[in-house]
Amino acid sequence: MTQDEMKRNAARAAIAFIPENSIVGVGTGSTVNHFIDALADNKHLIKGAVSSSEQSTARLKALGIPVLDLNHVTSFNVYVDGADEINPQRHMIKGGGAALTREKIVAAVADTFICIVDSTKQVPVLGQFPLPVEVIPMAAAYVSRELVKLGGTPFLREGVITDNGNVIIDVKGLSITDPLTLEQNINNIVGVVTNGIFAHRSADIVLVGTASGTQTLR
Ligand SMILES: O=C(CO)[C@H](O)[C@H](O)COP(=O)(O)O
Repeated sequence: MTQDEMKRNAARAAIAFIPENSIVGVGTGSTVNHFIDALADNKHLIKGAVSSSEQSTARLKALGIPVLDLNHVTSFNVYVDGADEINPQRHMIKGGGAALTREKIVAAVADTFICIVDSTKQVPVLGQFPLPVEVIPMAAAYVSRELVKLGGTPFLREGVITDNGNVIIDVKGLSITDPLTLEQNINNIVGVVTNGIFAHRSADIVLVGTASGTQTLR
């Protein structure tokens, strides 16, 4: 089975967790694209979606799924998103697709975060995947110097501007043994919008696509 088939199986398994007549939060990325396709086959289940990126909004709309403004939604049950890495505590690194800030916002409003991944995303300790940090452009050099003080090696993601008009700094070389503290410490640097550690808002349910089927972890 290919990695993409494992992603698709995890994405399709998420449909069983969508309550009828609900609003669903939708993440960003190739795994989520499979979820959006599955949602399009199950439109009768939902009133609409709240989206975490222009990319997902375009795909949702193209498939006839109404996209609602988060400011007009006070609460909703389920947020479905992928991850770049996930550890056994269900903390994640996200932001490979540069959508981390809107993802964190939509995830904060949702009751339940369902993470859909293929098994290659499971790690014992976060940090092999470079940690994305969304930064106000004029602060990029300052934030990079501060990230070096935290033990990382920062690289500006060339040619990428986020949906919010900011830049992404990818940080290599961090062994993230205390995700809760590092998430907070990086977010405390002036000029950082947010970083891709999702520890304060971890996943509630993880659907892992493996070669032998989809596992559910809680
Ligand atoms: O955080 C994300 C986007 O900002 C994605 O969830 C993450 O990059 C995983 O992507 P994919 O499903 O394509 O492997």
